[in-house]
Amino acid sequence: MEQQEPLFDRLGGMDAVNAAVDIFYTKVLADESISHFFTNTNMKYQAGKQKAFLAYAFGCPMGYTGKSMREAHAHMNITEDHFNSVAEHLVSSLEELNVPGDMIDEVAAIALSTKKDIAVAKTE
Ligand code: HEM
Repeated sequence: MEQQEPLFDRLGGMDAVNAAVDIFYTKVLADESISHFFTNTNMKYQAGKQKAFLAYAFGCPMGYTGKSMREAHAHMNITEDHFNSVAEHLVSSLEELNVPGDMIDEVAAIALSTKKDIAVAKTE
């Protein structure tokens, strides 16, 4: 079978990540069910964090040096509902950028694979 380029490259590399960051982050902060998680987030570093977030979700091949997903989201009481809302904002951001559906499916699969480490609390 023909070897495919990594998803990160097929999506458009860092340019695609940067475009998606703006849309994704605006959606997350506008969503009152999850925006409170980011109230104490240092805005100066947020762009870098969001890029790391999306590069990670895109299966970025360059070494990720941030915290593990379990460590980064520990003690936040993120529920499965919170997680699903973030995942939906990620998908709809990519849709707005006209990313093809099969690639969005790949991104969603990578995002979902982190759920067990991120969403640890029960939805009320
Ligand atoms: C696909 C799912 C997710 C991925 C790939 C992801 C990725 C990341 C990454 C890479 C970081 C930075 C880690 C570091 O500091 O080195 C981070 C931090 C963070 N994430 Fe997530 N995340 C996901 C889901 C969520 C969800 C569902 C929430 C809450 C609703 C959330 C809230 C946060 C917060 C509040 C921070 C810390 C920001 C700060 O330092 O102030 N994340 N995430």
